[in-house]
Amino acid sequence: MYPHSKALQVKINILFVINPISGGKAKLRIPALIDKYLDKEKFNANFRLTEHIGHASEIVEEAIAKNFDIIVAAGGDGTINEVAGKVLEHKKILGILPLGSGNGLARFLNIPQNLKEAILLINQLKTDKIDSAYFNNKSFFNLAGLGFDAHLSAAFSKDKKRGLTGYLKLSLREVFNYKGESYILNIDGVEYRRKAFALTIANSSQYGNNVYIAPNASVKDGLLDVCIIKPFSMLKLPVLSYVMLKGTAETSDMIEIIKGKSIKIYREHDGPVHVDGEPLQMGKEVEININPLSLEVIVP
Ligand SMILES: Nc1ncnc2c1ncn2[C@@H]1O[C@H](COP(=O)(O)OP(=O)(O)OP(=O)(O)O)[C@@H](O)[C@H]1O
Repeated sequence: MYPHSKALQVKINILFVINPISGGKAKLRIPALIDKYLDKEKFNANFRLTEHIGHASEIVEEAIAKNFDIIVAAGGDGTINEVAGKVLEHKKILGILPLGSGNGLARFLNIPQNLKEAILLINQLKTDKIDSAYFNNKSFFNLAGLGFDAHLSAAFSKDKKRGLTGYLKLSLREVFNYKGESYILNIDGVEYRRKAFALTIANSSQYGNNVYIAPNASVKDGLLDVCIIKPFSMLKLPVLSYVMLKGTAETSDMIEIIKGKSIKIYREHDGPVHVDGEPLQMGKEVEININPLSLEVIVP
């Protein structure tokens, strides 16, 4: 009766926001791969390349005004941070093509690292809600932190070499020069005074590349894992690396993990912080709050 009904099916507008520098790999073949494997019966696809820090947020804001319902972050955790911040604000759906150096959130969510498989996953349109969190007024989705992590994020953003090798080289160079700091933490009303090499606030379990700081963290439990890496002798650096690679931080005496929903951190000086690996400067006082099951994401 309706011979053209298939043609009249409403397609979903989907935008791929591609960060050309994520992961230090060329992205030239990405649009062709998406064109090959994305289900054209379901989607009207469009692509945008980011040109500078903050551009992904601007692109997503424009796309939402033009009725895009799904925005795919094609990049690493920093690109996801910018895209997901806007997706969260406008209650749209986030997709992920893991193309970063570490891909912490994508790995946690079991999104395939293989690009063809990650595109085929989008075709299935299965979604789930995950927690997000605020670090002062900045949203984050994977990890945020102070101390060495923040110092390293700032150094990495200035470094020309992205990708895993660049990250490892830089970490090794910086770790020997970094001194810990003193912090006062208030986690759900309980005060803790700690000296720390790094403070990581974890929504997911890992930094990326299967390096686990909070092995028992979940993006669906309404909790953040406050991970305190205690100051340590450089002779114990191999032990710390082993603990993180094996995912045994919960039982290591080098790391203390306290779960909570509402966290205040006081430090002695203004300085660097990071949200999802993106470096920022903030004051002495930081407030972190969970936003449970707030972000809709395409998942396996
Ligand atoms: N054209 C561009 N030139 C320089 N920087 C850009 C450009 N487009 C985006 N950026 C910035 O690149 C930064 C890093 O991106 P992203 O986190 O996706 O990659 P990554 O750091 O290699 O991966 P991961 O976070 O998974 O380790 C982000 O801060 C983003 O704002």
